[in-house]
Amino acid sequence: MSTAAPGLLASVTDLHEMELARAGGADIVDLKQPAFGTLGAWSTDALAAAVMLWTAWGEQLGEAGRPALSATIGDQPMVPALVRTAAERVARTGVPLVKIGLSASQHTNECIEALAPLASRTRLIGVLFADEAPDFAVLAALGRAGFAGVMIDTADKKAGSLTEHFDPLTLGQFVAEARRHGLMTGLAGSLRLEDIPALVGVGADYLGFRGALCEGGRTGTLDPVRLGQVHARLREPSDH
Ligand SMILES: O=C[C@H](O)COP(=O)(O)O
Repeated sequence: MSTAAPGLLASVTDLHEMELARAGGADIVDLKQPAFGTLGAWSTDALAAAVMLWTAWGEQLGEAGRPALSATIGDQPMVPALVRTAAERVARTGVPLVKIGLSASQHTNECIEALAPLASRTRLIGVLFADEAPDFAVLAALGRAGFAGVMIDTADKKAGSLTEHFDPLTLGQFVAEARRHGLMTGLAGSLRLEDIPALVGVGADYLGFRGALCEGGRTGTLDPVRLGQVHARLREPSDH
């Protein structure tokens, strides 16, 4: 059975990298500051400038010709009021997809519930962390709260890549369970070029990258050549 290629999510740190990611064929341009943490956030002013650029892309290229735009809310403790405030700050700038880290904690479900009112106005993506042994039962809570999607990433970038924490079978179960709850899906976590063939077969909607796209690691600078290699590998025919 052949599988449709997943889209490419590229995390970027500034407007210049945003342009490089668009030109390099990213399907989602993801605003993130890795120097500030796993899901380090852009400042409010920088997010507003990014939304202006993304709006200009829409005028020049049309809705279908521009990538989607997402942004992270920063690494937040699992305190409902703090998570909600951070997510609302990003949503208010007009970023259409807001990515929210959901660490494994006894308060994770309360945080998800606290985001339900925002989820009715803005598309929210919950991010689970493979190195925290997440409970996939959280997928039902995300679906109930009206989230648009879910990603699985790694929190500790020194503790191994996604593929070292989960095998393709487990990731396939994650994708199937997320779909059952109406969620689009993404996989990320120190993914390298050589991880792509096995992950394409998992069937997620997106694969996310930062470190593999950069000169000097994930806090370095986006390299169009590396981006081109990842983009090409994602589109190589697969037969899984
Ligand atoms: O959302 C995707 C991430 O930015 C992935 O970052 P990473 O490839 O450095 O783990």
